[in-house]
Amino acid sequence: MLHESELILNPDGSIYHLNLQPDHISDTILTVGDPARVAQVSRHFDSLETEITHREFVTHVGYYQGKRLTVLSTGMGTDNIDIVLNELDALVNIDFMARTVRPAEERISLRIIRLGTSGSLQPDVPVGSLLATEFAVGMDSLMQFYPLVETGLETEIARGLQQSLQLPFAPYVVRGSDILREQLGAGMLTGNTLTCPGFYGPQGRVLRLDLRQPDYLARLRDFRHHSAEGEFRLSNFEMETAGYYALGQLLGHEVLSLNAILANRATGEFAENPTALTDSLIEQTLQRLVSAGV
Ligand SMILES: O=P(O)(O)O[C@H]1O[C@H](CO)[C@@H](O)[C@H]1O
Ligand SMILES: O=c1cc[nH]c(=O)[nH]1
Repeated sequence: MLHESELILNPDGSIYHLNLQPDHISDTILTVGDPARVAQVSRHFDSLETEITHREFVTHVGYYQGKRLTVLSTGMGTDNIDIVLNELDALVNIDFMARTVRPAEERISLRIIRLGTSGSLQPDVPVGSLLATEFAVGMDSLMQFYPLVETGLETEIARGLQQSLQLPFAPYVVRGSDILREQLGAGMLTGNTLTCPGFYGPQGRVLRLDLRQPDYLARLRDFRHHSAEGEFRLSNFEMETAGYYALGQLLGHEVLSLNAILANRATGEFAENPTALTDSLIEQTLQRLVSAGV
């Protein structure tokens, strides 16, 4: 039985931060960082049944071409993803009345799709492109607290990056859902995403503060790992994907991160119309969800 301090429920029975009840959750959940992007998604819905806001977590539940969808904002950073993934999982895999984890045979595997923005590291991943993440590399400390098991390849990539960047810690490397990437990422670029615990220094941006390693950005851009599976390089920066992929794997959910490339750090460009690009990502994803029967 989970104590009141561990599984925290609000007086109306909703989960502590998201303020959602189990019946607010569809099998397919679209997540965005920016609370304002929730309405940018749900304006395409045929009907809206629920709107709930608590802190940075805005949730709309509705129907798109007959399919029930939950769209939810997470805010920024993997610390928020820890809250969102644990609470979404609790909503479907914990019995709130009994305060017990449901038996394995009753557990639900959600499909969680991040529709986010991102900056490219490579000149050939241009501003305006859409990119589906295959591997995510976490530069944050979230996986210091969970027993993530990495494959041999993932461990090699993590060690190689640690060495190349002379980091005092090993990043974690984790693969997202191949099935969702095949269903939803067709026609988009595929890449490997570096999840950073910040937008400025951790992504190599210099405004007034110098970096500890002046060539950090170039080292990330030029990093390569060769294996039987081919060449690995990092394609883009953002701030959540590795947390999603690692917690998704640990909790048994299918997770895919789709990125609208707004910035190119190799060429110094930024998108002229970021909203048009996120609109395009949203519209393509919604259409594919329906056509692929996801
Ligand atoms: O646009 P979202 O989904 O928030 O994603 C990206 O944008 C934010 C930084 O501007 C970070 O959250 C990063 O991951
Ligand atoms: O460069 C970028 C653009 C969007 N989001 C990020 O985290 N980085």
